[in-house]
Amino acid sequence: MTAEPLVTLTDATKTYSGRKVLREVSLALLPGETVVLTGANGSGKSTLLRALGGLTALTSGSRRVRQPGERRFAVGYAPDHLPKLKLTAREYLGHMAAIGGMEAAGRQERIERLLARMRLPGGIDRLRMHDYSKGMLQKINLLQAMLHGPDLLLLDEPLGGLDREAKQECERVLAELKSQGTTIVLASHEPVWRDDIADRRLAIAEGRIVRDERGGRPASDERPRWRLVQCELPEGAGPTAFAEWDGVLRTRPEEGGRMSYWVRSDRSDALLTALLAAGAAILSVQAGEGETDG
Ligand SMILES: Nc1ncnc2c1ncn2[C@@H]1O[C@H](COP(=O)(O)OP(=O)(O)OP(=O)(O)O)[C@@H](O)[C@H]1O
Repeated sequence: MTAEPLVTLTDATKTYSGRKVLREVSLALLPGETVVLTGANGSGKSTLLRALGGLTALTSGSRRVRQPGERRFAVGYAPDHLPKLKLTAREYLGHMAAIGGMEAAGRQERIERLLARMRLPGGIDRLRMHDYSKGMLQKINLLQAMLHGPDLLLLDEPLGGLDREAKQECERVLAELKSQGTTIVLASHEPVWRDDIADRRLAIAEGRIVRDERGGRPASDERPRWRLVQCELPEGAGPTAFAEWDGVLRTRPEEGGRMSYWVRSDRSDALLTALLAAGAAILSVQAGEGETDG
């Protein structure tokens, strides 16, 4: 039996100034899995992390989380860099623990334990965060995200700026959190994560998930999702027009020079754009899944 997903995005789309940076992403995170998300600069990794965490409002689509009983669903998020604040690390982590809802009693002890693990140089209390090196800031960034024991831990380029020892320590801490059942998504330019940490590997390009694998196999046995586009082709276009278009699953000529196209959901925007550019009139678009011969 498949576990109920912890977080589910359905057709999640995010638009900035009319430009789609996440395009109809549907993704279900299973509890306890560690997902490595890779993609080029600007492909949408950070936006997808924030969408999973509910940290950005979706333009369309939905996000659903499985509530952990009575407790509030807790998200830990380490952005790709921390602002250089005028606080010491202990002051900052104390604030973050309070914001994360940690009980005052255990706060300081946990902060000290995590600080010791990350092997920060001595005398960190003499410096404020705006004087920290990049690596020191990144360690604090990771600590603030995991401090309150989140259900979902989102890390954006977590190894950026860390030296070799700190990278290994970070991997050890993540392996420990994973063994405790934390669901982790980490965005990284490089798919360098150890296989014993990465259960699932996602690749994103231009706001779409283009690969989703667990143990080297497709992660989802979901039925294929498609859209049925009905249109009137311009004069002179034959019934084979766009039949070979990338993502078109099936075509059917209809009465009166009309055409029906079944196209994979992730390619439907591109097909619509191309049809319009060719002078077609779009009559309707419907969503569906599974076989296209119904
Ligand atoms: N707040 C914002 N306002 C406008 N555009 C944004 C905003 N946030 C992200 N974008 C744009 O969305 C696209 C995706 O950005 P995102 O940061 O998600 O990519 P990324 O894959 O994490 O990139 P990188 O690897 O460079 O960190 C980019 O073109 C970016 O310019």
